[in-house]
Amino acid sequence: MAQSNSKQSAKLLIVDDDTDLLTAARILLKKHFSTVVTETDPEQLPVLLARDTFDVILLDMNFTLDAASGHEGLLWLDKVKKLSPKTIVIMMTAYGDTELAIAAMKKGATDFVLKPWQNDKLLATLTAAAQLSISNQEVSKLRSRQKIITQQQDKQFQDFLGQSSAMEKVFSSIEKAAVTDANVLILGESGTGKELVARALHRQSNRAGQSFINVDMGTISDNLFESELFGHKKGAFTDARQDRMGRFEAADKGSLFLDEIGNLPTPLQGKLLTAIQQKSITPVGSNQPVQVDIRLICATNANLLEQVEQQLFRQDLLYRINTVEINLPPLRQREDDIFLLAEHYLNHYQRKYKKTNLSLDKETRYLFKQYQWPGNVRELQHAIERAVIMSESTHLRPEDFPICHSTAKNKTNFDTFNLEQIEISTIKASLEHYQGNVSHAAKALGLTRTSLYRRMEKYAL
Ligand SMILES: Nc1ncnc2c1ncn2[C@@H]1O[C@H](COP(=O)(O)OP(=O)(O)OP(=O)(O)O)[C@@H](O)[C@H]1O
Repeated sequence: MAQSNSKQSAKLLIVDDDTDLLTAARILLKKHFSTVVTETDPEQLPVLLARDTFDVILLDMNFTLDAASGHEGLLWLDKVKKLSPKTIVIMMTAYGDTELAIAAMKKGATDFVLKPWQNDKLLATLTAAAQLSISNQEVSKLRSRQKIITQQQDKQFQDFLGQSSAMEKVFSSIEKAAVTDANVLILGESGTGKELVARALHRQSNRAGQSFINVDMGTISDNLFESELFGHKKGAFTDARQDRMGRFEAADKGSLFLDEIGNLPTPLQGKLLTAIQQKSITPVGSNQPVQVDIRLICATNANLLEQVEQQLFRQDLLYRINTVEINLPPLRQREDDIFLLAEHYLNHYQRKYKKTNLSLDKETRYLFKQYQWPGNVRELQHAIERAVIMSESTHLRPEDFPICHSTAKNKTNFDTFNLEQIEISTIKASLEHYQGNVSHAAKALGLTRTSLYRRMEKYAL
């Protein structure tokens, strides 16, 4: 091996009772690694490991006590793995006993070298070991960073509020279902909190320490579904420039949340069913199935039974995903929650926008009870945020909530109990209010632009 000018930044410890060997090793290795420590007495290992963290330990198998059996080396290997599980251990043996080397690898050694060693071989083995140690450290750093990010992300989902009897039922279903591995189907209109239920199920499950992977099926284009869910191999299709892991594999050991499951195209429904039944997936362009262990949570605002009748959704798939069903009622049917949530968001946005003493006026309260909230909690949240920003008074008046207000004034919504009519008039009112600006109207209604467009198309608005 050519000698490099820059030393690899790694801490090596060499333990052997032969002082000549230690001197030779130190002279050779100091040119290549930033720190090289040598020790003749293995009894010192606990002290050295308590004081320092080594990337690699080069450990002799045969200390004088029991020179040829290698057992003493195995005992010290055990000790090192207990005291410093992440340190890479390379064993040295003068006897070339492969069985012993295999026993050492089984006990956690990464590799072994034969004595007397060839300098090139020893350097290659130790360089690979040091690199392995560094990448292991990077992986564990990334894992802890990921854990922190997930915890922070999760925080915003932990305020899952409700005092209505309907929500109490939901909380109790979550508690019962979470600890099982049963597949859960969450039903409810847009903005009712389906994602919050999915996250709560994961948080309260035995998989809580693993990943929660969220796939919004409403935003994936038809030709990308399969690769998105199952991954693909390089070259599987024109844009597949490298192997890509799908969401199923990313969720391995954790929970996979498929939002808007009703949007899954029929041919893929069969593939999803197979994946659930066989607990394995096959990436696009591969013929090697990959085992996956996931807890499946699905959600939809569509009527899947109707879709089954119209042969748009496979009945066998529905029965697979709905072992437990959780129904989230719309906000208009949870009067008790409207004010709880309104106060919650009022406090939240007052803090955010540095305002104080804001409250809902009596008429506004009346309006909130009458209004149908087609965009549910998301709509209420946006309405309050907007009012907190725009209002010039501390008493928030109906005029501070233009959509609810203009819908009420048009009287269109209260003349009917037909939900479609209510939805149509609310959409019309918001589009009118924002002079046809779909993005603004969608935000105010608590819908995505795509779902607003879908509704406009449906009602020919
Ligand atoms: N009970 C609740 N307590 C607190 N916040 C809630 C509650 N329900 C919904 N929200 C908030 O409302 C917004 C919409 O919730 P979420 O995304 O879970 O709804 P969804 O039913 O999944 O909507 P969609 O069908 O459009 O995906 C989020 O900001 C969420 O934090």
